Amino acid sequence: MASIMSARQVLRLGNRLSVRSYSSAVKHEGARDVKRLGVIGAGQMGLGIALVAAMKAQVPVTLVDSSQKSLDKGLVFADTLLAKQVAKEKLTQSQADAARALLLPTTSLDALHEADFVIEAVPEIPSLKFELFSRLASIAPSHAVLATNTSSISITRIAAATQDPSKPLDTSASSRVVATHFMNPVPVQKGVEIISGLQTSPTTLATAVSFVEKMGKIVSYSVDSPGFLANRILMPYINEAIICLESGVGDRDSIDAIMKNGTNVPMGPLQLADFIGLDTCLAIMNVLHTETGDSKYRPSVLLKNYVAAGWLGKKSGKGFYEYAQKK
Ligand SMILES: NC(=O)c1ccc[n+]([C@@H]2O[C@H](COP(=O)([O-])OP(=O)(O)OC[C@H]3O[C@@H](n4cnc5c(N)ncnc54)[C@H](O)[C@@H]3O)[C@@H](O)[C@H]2O)c1
Repeated sequence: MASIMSARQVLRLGNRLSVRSYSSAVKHEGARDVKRLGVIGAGQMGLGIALVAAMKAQVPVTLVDSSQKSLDKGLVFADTLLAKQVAKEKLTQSQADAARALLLPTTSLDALHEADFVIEAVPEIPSLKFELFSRLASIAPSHAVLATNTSSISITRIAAATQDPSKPLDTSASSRVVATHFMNPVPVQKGVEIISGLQTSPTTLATAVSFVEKMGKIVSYSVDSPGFLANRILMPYINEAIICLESGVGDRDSIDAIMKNGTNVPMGPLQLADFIGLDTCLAIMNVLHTETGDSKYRPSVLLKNYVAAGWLGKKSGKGFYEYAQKK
């Protein structure tokens, strides 16, 4: 109880709280059991989240995508990944079959009416997320946690989108909104950022922390500030690498090689940008730039042009590198 009281105080303090006190305040007390997960968006993040939840937390996952093609592509990827886990003896065939059977694909958002916890992973477009959360508030059960995997958009604003404008003091839906920001690729990266909006309740926060940990992840906390921690640090690094390329400070291979070989990271910033998706990188830089008004976050012109050309990185077959597309 004491830690929940602390969590409440912490939540009331909003952005004035210290990250350390936030972190120590949340110890799962009051967390609700999650028996069924819903994931919206079967792209690289949503599919990874759904698969890890099925493998580790072993709950049924309703996987919603507006595109049947994305669902089909995602499930082929899930089959490939599970087969690799079996080949490496990290899973038995029956464990892999059990995880696969827990994934329930659909194009209908209404299928989320039974979910205890929903994680949204659609593209990083504010209006798209606001509209989805407004619909989710009436589709998901009244106890369901409504989580977003946004990389940069304000959780307070996403939560506000669930509110009926004629009842501004009714926080029954907005108090259930939180961010669970998984890292890419989800089956590999252990870190997850948890971010509360001003409206997020202690129960919502505790349930999110508890469920993410059941998925085998390690939680970090950030306040609701543009880009949170991960992308406030990572995206200016990637953007600066693209500015170095556009202004001729170095070529692609030199930029990636010096960072890879000089800082012991698995890939250089341009290759990493391709893996994240250049549209996602641009969307995050736009949020950082617009929300802070600080020119240090100005997106590179070359990044904008690549996105305008449809060169989005690995997912489109071309970015700073070229990729063979799977049929
Ligand atoms: N790519 C990364 O490295 C990364 C890392 C952390 C967080 N994120 C965040 O995760 C979210 C998803 O990113 P992604 O890289 O998986 O994108 P993606 O483009 O790979 O996938 C998005 C999916 O959402 C689907 N979709 C679009 N509109 C929809 C709707 N209205 N309803 C249901 N489905 C819809 C698309 O068909 C697609 O399958 C974004 O908010 C992004 O910022 C991305």
